[in-house]
Amino acid sequence: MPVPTSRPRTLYDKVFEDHVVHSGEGDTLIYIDRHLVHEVTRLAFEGLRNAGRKVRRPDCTLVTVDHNIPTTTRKSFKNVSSFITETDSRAQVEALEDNVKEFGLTYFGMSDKRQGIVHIIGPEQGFTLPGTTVVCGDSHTSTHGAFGALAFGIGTSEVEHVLATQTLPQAKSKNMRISVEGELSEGVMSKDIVLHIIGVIGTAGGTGAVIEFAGSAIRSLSMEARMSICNMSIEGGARAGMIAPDEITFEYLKGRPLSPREGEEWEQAVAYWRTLKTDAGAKYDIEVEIKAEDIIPTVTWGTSPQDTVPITGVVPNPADFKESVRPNVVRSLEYMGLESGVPMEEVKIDKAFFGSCTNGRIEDMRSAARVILAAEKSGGPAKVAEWVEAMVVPGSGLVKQQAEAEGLDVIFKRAGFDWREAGCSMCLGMNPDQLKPQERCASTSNRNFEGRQGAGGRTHLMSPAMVAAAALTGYLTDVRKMMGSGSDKDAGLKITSYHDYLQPMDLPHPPIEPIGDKPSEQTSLQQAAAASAGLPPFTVVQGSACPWSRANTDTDLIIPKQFLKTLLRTGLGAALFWPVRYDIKTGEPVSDFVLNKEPYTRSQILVSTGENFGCGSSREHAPWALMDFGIRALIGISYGEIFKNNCFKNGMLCIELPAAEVALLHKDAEAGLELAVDLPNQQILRPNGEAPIPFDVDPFRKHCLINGLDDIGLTFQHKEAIERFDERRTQIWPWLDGVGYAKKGQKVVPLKTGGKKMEW
Ligand SMILES: CC(C)[C@H](C(=O)O)[C@@H](O)C(=O)O
Ligand code: SF4
Repeated sequence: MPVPTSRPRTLYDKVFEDHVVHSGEGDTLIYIDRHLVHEVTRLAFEGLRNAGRKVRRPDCTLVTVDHNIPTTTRKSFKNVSSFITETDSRAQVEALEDNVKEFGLTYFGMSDKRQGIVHIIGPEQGFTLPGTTVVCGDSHTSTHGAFGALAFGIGTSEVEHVLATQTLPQAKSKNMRISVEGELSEGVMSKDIVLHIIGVIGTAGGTGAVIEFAGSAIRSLSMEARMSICNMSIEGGARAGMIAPDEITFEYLKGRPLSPREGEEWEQAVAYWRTLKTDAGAKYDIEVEIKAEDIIPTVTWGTSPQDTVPITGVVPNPADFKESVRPNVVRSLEYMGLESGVPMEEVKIDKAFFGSCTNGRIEDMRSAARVILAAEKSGGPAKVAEWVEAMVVPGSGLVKQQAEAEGLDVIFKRAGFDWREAGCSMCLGMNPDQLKPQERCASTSNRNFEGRQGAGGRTHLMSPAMVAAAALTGYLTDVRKMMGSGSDKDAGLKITSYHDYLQPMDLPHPPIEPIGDKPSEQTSLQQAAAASAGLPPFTVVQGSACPWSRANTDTDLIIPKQFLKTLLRTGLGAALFWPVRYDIKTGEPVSDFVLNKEPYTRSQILVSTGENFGCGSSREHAPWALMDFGIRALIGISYGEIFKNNCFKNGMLCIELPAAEVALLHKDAEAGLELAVDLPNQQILRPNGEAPIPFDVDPFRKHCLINGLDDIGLTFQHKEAIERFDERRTQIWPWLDGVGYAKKGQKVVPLKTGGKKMEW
């Protein structure tokens, strides 16, 4: 709730503090306004069911399906059971649909034109609003911060927590501001800005912080462009990215199905939204300044989003990097099949992928179509190079519909692109859209991790216009050479308004479910233990420690996409580190991979000298796989934040130590010696009488780990505070309750099709 204070506050401070339900020992309990759900976190519903709990605010929950679905034509679509042929994907979507029915949730399924990638449909429907807290079991939830929302990715356990309580315990992050000042040069898009930023700050640059993007270059951007930037804040390691809402934001939201209704409610909402900016004099913990004119079209060369280079540059030389990261650079270049010194524009591609939650919006489509039109006009290569396969996957059914009404599909198809249905597609290839080993792809997506788009596949990240240029020439290409003068940039494009495609939304507004399975009478943490116990208690973990040195070990490497289809949380140990633990061709264990060797096959601890362990995706399957293998404690320099949180939710401990101390323990591990992590005494016991190494841990987390407490039971302690928050929210922000979305009983009018026959 708006907090009276004279202290100057940042945008993040305001949204966080306005959502505090309870603060005491441990993390602060904050209210969650908006919850998006997709099929990969469907296991959260099992937890609810087992505990006999309901979804507390179905009216604040929106479900869709995006990761597993094929993007082939839906002309013959009847239901997912007959349409999805891949068994595990089908089971995952079917299970989600059963949950949606059982728990009475609003669902955009495959026969609904509003289906699409969660991070596209939330803003599209006006579900995402300024000043709200938004979560989803997906790391790119940061996208929604473009509206001045506090939006962040969570794991499956936290999804369950939000479904049951509509709240989440959260630690306050640091405030970080990245200002991009000045004018952007011709041909530079928001994707170039964010790739440039990540190149500057690194993938761990935002760890522990919420980034506010500011400055004249950011303020000049459209909402679509702002979303692409906030989307990739997670690639910069941040908890969330935010941009203060302004007239561009309000204009984007006006008339959307779930936006506040025009009239008094709209005026009231906008008046509140205008307060959502950082106060003069508010302090940031970290400030980064970037000059817009320094940014030119940017591509990645390696296997981490920080491996960026201007398109005019060359493949880097490992010798130019500091010694500690040189082995990573060598490994990346080898994986990517690139020679140092080769100009980026001489790198030949096999595939071009256009889509994802970063760049699957209408504006992205238009910018790529402009490149094709310019090529047609100038007589340059206007067809996809004959050795390239190129696909366009709109981010949602509505983006597809609008693009078709604008004739963009015709432009793409004429150039030889494959025109698909909405979904995540080859961004991560949980569906059949994948790279083959060693295929090289120019991609508008957000992650270039090893195996991300398909085992052995090689990904170069870039803007939609750059992907179009690469598809046409068959090489990574500086799009500026293909664009001509900017004066007639919309020639040949028919721009339409989203108003032609949206329909009023008739979301149900069932009564708010009471909190907890039974009215809570518990008064103390000890009593809460009875309700919340369920995690294995963590006291002393002793055993062999696995030495690990890779920096930026991402969760795709810990457990790749094919294992996210599991219907169980257990049994993933055999797949831990699959891409490097098994031979890609034979499937046999790689004999010199650490976990395949004795004594490490029995490791209970992992010691990583590489920083940022567990970065990337929010998949809770990563800690599940480690745990199933037998690892309960991790010792390292730094971790991906969502990963660290997910470990904690599973009764695992991530210890952070200075690099020199980690190096000592790494040596012990390499020598095959045992370590013991003693949580009650906060120390790591070393072999051969070496002095123990003390470590810090948050007292509340320590208490929960030692007692095996899970958060949901603890949150039920604050039942009254949550109910009070509900009531005040209805008074202050009435547009956030489902009842405000549409008049009850209002008929859903059919979508306007822009005169075109829809494909399904
Ligand atoms: C599947 C999901 C948990 C994951 C994420 O959190 O990001 C996915 O969207 C990804 O991009 O890897
Ligand atoms: S990053 Fe890719 S896989 Fe993840 S939500 Fe976005 S489009 Fe889907």
